Amino acid sequence: AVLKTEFLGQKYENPFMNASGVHCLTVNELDELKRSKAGAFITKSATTLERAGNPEPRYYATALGSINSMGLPNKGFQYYLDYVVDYQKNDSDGKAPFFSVAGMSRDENINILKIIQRSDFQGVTELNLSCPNVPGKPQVGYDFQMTEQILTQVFEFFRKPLGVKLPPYFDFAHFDIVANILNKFPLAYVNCVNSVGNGLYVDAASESVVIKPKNGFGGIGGDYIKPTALANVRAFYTRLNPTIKVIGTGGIASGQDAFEHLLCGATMLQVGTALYEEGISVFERLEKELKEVMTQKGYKTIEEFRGQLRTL
Ligand SMILES: C=Cc1c(C(=O)O)[nH]c(=O)[nH]c1=O
Repeated sequence: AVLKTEFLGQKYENPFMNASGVHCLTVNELDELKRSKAGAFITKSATTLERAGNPEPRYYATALGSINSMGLPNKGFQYYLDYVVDYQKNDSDGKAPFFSVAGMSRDENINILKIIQRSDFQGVTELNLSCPNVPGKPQVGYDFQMTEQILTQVFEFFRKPLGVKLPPYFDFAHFDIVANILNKFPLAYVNCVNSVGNGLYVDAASESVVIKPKNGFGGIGGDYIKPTALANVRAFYTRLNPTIKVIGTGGIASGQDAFEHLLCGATMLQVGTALYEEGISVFERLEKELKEVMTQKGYKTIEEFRGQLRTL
């Protein structure tokens, strides 16, 4: 079995990459991703200026996943733009780096995207419409009008490959409304899903929350969210123009989880909690396990089963 994946005209050894925010804050972490078995990588969502993020503790892992309220800590977008432009000049061997943008306002997003459009960056840009953890900043993806307004403004000038990172939706009406909006734009892809926003993990022993920001409310990741992630991958895969690809994110901790996302229609696969907990070696394990699942089922390539989820 081979995991070769083509995405936006680029060939990747395998579909695995990090989820933005995990193992991608610093040059050192990005270099580790670059050298790892991951097929591609994405930078931490960036704002114009450097941000310290929320007070700690702001991440906590459990047997079933994680809760985080990092608060968009990042080195500022120029730091990451310098990295990816240097990478594509010197290292990339064709692997297009992904660049994540999460401005604190519509104007900030537009300004950053205008600079990216004018820059030498030739990779893929991911507009994060779903950060749940900046106090006072609602998840844009849940404001359908705002989402349409931002994309209308962006596509007036942005001509490079652009995807959007979406929050999870939980209602067929919302799948339909959002898909109808997204189908109006020349998007390269949608990334489903960001963490399930504003969950609450309670530690019964200490009778306390486990993270400091927002009285313990934070984005949920890991095993907890795989059914929601798969539902969103499938809902958008079946509703969007086939030219708009789907990246699957949420609950990928094994080759089987990866297989399920691919079966629902995903092309690239992003790994968050499992990467945070296991470290960079998770990519080697996931590749081995996905190949095993495919071999057991008699599949040689991912194309043979991508999107072929059966119904009863
Ligand atoms: C970019 C901010 C995000 C954050 C964060 O920096 O708190 N956490 C998430 O789970 N998803 C995000 O999109």
